[in-house]
Amino acid sequence: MSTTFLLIRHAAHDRVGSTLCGRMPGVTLGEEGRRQSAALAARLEREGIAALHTSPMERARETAAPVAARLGIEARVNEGVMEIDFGAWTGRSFASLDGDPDWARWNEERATARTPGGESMAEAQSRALAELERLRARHAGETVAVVTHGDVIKAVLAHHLGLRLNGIHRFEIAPASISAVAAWDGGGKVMGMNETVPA
Ligand SMILES: O=C(O)[C@@H](CO)OP(=O)(O)O
Repeated sequence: MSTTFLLIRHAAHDRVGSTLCGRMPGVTLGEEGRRQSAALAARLEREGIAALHTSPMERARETAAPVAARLGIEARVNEGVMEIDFGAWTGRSFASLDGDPDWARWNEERATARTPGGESMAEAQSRALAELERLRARHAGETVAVVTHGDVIKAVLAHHLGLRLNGIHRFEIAPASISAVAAWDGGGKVMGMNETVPA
């Protein structure tokens, strides 16, 4: 029996695309993000969601909150789907990272590059997949929504697509988008990617 995971990237905040926020505290949704999370809640109402998990970061918890309220379920904070630990890059602007050879390598060779003092993409991928596997064991035949981060979703999708992590730039995962994976004992498949809901 399979479990359906709806992988939701947190809604927009004012620093999307300009700052590598990572695990820095205090990154909260802007007005657009709040509109997106309300639209997401309405969209997800008809999915029969049995459980809702969210990354501990504020932007994810604020995206999950209206979904939890609308569905009448609890949003469970889950460290396993936490943002990647970007180490010393946390909070840096993308402009300031331009020209850093380690940053270039991170973008070109994601399968093997490391963040300075943080996680590798492969470590983040293993962590997220292990957490989804734990949730799968608890939710056979059910749908579980997980609010998390762009690269975490890309890592999970890359695994199920059989794509090396170097290939994660070949698809987009937008803020407030929904991607779906059906997972079963020993396998899984991607059911949908980057669905956005008009806000
Ligand atoms: O900065 C980004 O592009 C991603 C990386 O995971 O983070 P977030 O989805 O939290 O914006």
